Amino acid sequence: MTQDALKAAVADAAIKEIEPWLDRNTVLGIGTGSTVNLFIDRLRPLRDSFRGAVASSEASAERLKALGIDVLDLNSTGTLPFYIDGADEVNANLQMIKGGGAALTREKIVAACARRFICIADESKHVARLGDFPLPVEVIPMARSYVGRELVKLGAEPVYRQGVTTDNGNQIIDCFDFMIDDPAAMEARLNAIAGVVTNGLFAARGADVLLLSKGDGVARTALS
Ligand SMILES: O=C[C@H](O)[C@H](O)[C@H](O)COP(=O)(O)O
Repeated sequence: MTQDALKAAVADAAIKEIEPWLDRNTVLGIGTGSTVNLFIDRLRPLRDSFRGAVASSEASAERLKALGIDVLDLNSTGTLPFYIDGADEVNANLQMIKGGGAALTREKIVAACARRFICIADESKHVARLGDFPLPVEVIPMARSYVGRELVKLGAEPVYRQGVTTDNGNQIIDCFDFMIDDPAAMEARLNAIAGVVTNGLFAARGADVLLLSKGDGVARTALS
């Protein structure tokens, strides 16, 4: 099976996961990336069965709107029943690295507002230990060099992601060769550096459900 076929299969599985719970008041939290794009596309036939969505990026908002799905302001919605998003890496505890598409901060905000985070991924994203994928850190532009020096002290090799500005007007540093033994502690440690907006570790609050697409089907793991 190709990676695209695996992504399509997990997008189908995510629709099956949420469809029974949709009603006219439901507002979905929607992530960002190629896997979620396939999920968004599959929402089109259901668009009259739920109220709308909160998007974690301008790109996802545009895709939702193009399908006729209302995009709502998170400040007007309160708690969301579901947040559906992909991952760059996910471990057995459903902790993740995210932000390969630079959407990490809004993703973390929308995820924080959701009762249930459903991570949708293909098997290439499943890892024993987080950190092979370079960990993204969103920084206030004037703090970029300072944050880079602090990341070196923590053992990372920071690389400025040139030409990328986040939806929040900030910049991204990717941390290569990073040993992440305790993801929740590292998430907190990085967020404590002045000038860091957030980092791509979703560890203190990981996913609640992982739908993992494999050659022989989609495996479901639920922590709650
Ligand atoms: O900023 C991007 C997000 O964290 C994505 O969820 C992540 O990069 C996975 O994207 P994809 O489904 O394209 O692999």
